[in-house]
Amino acid sequence: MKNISILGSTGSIGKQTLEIAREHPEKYKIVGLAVMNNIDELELQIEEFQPKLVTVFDEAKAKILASRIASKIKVYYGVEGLIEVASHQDNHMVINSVVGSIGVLPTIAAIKNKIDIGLANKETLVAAGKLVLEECKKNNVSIIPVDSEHSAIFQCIQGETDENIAKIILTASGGPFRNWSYQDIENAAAKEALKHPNWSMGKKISIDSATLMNKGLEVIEARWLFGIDVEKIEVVIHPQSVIHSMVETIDASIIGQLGVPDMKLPIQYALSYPKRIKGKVKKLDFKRYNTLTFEEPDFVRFPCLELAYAAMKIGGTMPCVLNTANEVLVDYYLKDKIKFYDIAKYIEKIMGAHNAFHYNNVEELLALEEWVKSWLLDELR
Ligand SMILES: NC(=O)C1=CN([C@@H]2O[C@H](COP(=O)(O)OP(=O)(O)OC[C@H]3O[C@@H](n4cnc5c(N)ncnc54)[C@H](OP(=O)(O)O)[C@@H]3O)[C@@H](O)[C@H]2O)C=CC1
Ligand SMILES: CC(=O)[C@@H](O)[C@H](O)COP(=O)(O)O
Ligand SMILES: [Mn+2]
Repeated sequence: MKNISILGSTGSIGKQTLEIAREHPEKYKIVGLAVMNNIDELELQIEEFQPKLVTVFDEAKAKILASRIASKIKVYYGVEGLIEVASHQDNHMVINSVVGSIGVLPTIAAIKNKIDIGLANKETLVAAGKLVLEECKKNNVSIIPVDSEHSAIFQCIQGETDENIAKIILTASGGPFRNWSYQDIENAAAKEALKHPNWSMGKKISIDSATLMNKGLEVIEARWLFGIDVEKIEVVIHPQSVIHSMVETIDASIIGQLGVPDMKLPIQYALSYPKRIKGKVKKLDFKRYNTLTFEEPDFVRFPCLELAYAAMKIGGTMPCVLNTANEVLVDYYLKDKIKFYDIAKYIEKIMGAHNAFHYNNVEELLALEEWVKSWLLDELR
């Protein structure tokens, strides 16, 4: 039996993780659950999965939930609550599927308690990759990727040495605006940007897919997960999202992982690794997907991808600045306060205003995030 806690259990990844636990009750036991404020759904999850503890980030909502469930289990709140759930001694693995760099602190807390991580929350590695990887090494803890591209690469490199790998090729769907003109994208409303062609996901990652920042964040995520130079990570547009990513080896072989676009497979692989188990994922029917195509990414219509490469090449605190600015600006775009290309415009501006430095602890990153937020507030006033 593997004991797991899920951070973000009411979200797209969190709910699919619970579906797998529901399917395999003899394999997975839920220890803890964490949400932002959706206490109605969390209450149903508590009834079904009987966790030992839960946390609701919003303190007022946490108190309402606690009164509803009449102290059957402990209800925490805030960042401390996330840390309590992530570091619970019964956990064998924490699935981190919250949105944004709020995922950093509970990830580090779990690692310090020698608990493995199933990582969907890519922002954790973008903001604090160096620290997180250092903690993993110190505590002999593994991060198993949940993000579909990184799960694909992880599956492709099983049995390969680092020296065998020449290049990582991350596939990108191209998002909903792949064939739109610059002018149309410029005026696109958030509701258009939310219509991802292949995946049903939360709002923030859907906007990131539309700007291609999602792929930029994934380049940085891959750099940390696989310890590979960013120059050796290539992005190719593959509109069908059937090849989830590829690895080129030094003898010019290309190894890819294929499947229907369904997050259940990477989530299940993270839970079952190093074993594979049977699940409810549909098999790929090559007669239906009989045309697989590839294109170069367009850095003019999608400037965020280039900004992410630039941030990683500069290194140090620059990816954290890029990530925080992106989180703030995506939220503004979702609320119709800015236009699509303002996301890239203000990220570029704040990157120009920041002198990157090598950070040594999480406090430096938290202070930097505050600086980014107030800088953007001033700029967008
Ligand atoms: N969806 C997907 O297919 C994929 C997602 N990812 C990554 O996984 C992560 C999650 O994405 P997704 O599931 O789509 O997002 P969703 O928006 O669907 O879900 C987010 C979840 O996190 C919870 N949450 C948000 N903030 C906090 C907080 N401060 N404390 C506790 N819980 C919080 C939300 O709770 P509440 O419901 O109460 O708001 C919700 O349960 C992101 O980093 C994304 O980039 C990666 C690959 C694929
Ligand atoms: C399912 C998943 O892993 C997402 O990150 C997905 O890749 C987003 O699609 P894009 O390829 O459009 O960014
Ligand atoms: Mn992905």
